[in-house]
Amino acid sequence: MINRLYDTSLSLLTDLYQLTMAYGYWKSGKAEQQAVFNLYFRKHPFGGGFTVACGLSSAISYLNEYGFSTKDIKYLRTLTGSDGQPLFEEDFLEYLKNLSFQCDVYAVPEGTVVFPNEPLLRITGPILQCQLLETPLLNLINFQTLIATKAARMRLVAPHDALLEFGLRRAQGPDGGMTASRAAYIGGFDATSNVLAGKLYGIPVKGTHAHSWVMSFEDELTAFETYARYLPNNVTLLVDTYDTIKGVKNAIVVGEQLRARGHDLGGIRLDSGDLAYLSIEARKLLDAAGFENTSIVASNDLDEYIMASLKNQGAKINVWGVGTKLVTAYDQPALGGVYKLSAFKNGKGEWENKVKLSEQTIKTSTPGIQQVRRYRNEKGFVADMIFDVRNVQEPEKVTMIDPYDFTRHRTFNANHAYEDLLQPIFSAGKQTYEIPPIEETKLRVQQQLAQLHEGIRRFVNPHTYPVGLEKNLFDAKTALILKLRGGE
Ligand SMILES: Nc1ncnc2c1ncn2[C@@H]1O[C@H](COP(=O)(O)OP(=O)(O)OP(=O)(O)O)[C@@H](O)[C@H]1O
Ligand SMILES: O=P(O)(O)OC[C@H]1O[C@H](OP(=O)(O)OP(=O)(O)O)[C@H](O)[C@@H]1O
Ligand SMILES: O=C(O)c1cccnc1
Repeated sequence: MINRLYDTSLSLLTDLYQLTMAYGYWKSGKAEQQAVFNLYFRKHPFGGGFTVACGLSSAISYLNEYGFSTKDIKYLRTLTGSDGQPLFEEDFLEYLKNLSFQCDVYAVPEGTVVFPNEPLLRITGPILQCQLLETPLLNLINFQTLIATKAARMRLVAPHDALLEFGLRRAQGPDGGMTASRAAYIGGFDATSNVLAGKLYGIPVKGTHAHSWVMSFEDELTAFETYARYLPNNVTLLVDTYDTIKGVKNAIVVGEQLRARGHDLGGIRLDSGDLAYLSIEARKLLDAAGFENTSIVASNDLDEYIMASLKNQGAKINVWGVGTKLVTAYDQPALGGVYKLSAFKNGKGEWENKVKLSEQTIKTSTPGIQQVRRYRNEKGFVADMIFDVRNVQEPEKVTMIDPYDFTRHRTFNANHAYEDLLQPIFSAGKQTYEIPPIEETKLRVQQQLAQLHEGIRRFVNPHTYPVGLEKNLFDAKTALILKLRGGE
């Protein structure tokens, strides 16, 4: 999709500093040295207790097409340093031109619930390649994960209603609109108004009509009648252009005409005013006229909090049209995902663990070649344990430590059921993973959310789901921090 929009390869969709570092790695002979990077976030968005991973499919498409075109190289040749001389020497550009993606990638499947500090994606390969991919991978995964999470929150509020995504007009440009439509669908929406997303992603498309339709006629009734005449099987009438209650009555008149012709009134839409009061009144009028099955759609700057409030007020809304606050993730417009080096092979071919120190414990990265083990019981997910695949205790007795409070331990034994979340996606640059159909991913989100304790799903002061470090990894991390701090 993006390729067609920009008509170019997307390998330059990265920050300049990735390329200058790549050049440095190449000049210093390190370009091909193996590195491990992890993509993770540190804090759930929207003050919530869970996050829904999304964007892997886009990352896979991106990586499959990775490589620098002649035009990319030509452009890079024009970049200059402060002396006006080319930034990159020709041999480096030649190296880039011949570069083919060679990394191993592991990732959690889209639609998985994930928690702070767990790798959503782990990439191993020549450091030059891993480095160049930092920005695009974050770009692809941060946004879609954010929107899928926002959508999942709205689904939690209205588990039995229809959710329509109406955001394209307010989205952050074409790609923001497209990826938001896809992520919203995965997160729990039923359909989108975005027709291109329908075409490209196989998402159901749905819609009503705008105020302009009503305003273009002499009166509202004529507008409704005309719409119903030409689209008798797609009639949801927007009733608030002039007077909502009168609008509902006009919709009922048209509903009766539709019935006389063997059709029905699908719905009415409320787009302003007190949506609780108006939906209750509209429901009464519709029911009294025998239109019990006619839907009441509401739209107007909705978000999960207004939806919850409307539900509490007894609103009779069964279809929610949500745009701006969903596709822009209005109250938190970015997920703070990061991408950090966690291991590097030295000149002798041995892995060395790496951490980034920070004054804030939460920002000190975790070393190693990480995997995430999710323990569950009959009630659902119990805890996640990050471990190093090279050095993990036997499942008979595994101790996990809270990285922020080493006095807090948990022990698991062979009776504990678990699953390792990171799946192989690419092996030596070749895709080994089959992307599931979007419907499967969408279902996965709901199945995963159902495994979470209610307290983790709630919006206000949610519980913190336990995520710990396997003891060997905790010890390795602690030792490395002490060594770096002590200069030993
Ligand atoms: N009963 C309600 N409880 C809580 N929030 C509501 C209720 N009814 C509507 N809202 C929300 O309150 C906001 C009202 O928006 P606004 O002040 O722009 O009024 P409006 O009715 O949309 O007016 P306009 O005619 O300009 O569209 C919207 O976000 C809407 O979803
Ligand atoms: O409110 P959102 O969640 O973004 O949902 C989409 C909105 O887009 C449409 O109107 P538009 O906002 O273009 O015009 P309006 O504000 O005058 O209704 C529609 O009527 C919704 O209100
Ligand atoms: O179909 C609708 O009602 C619709 C579509 C986009 C934005 N607002 C409403």
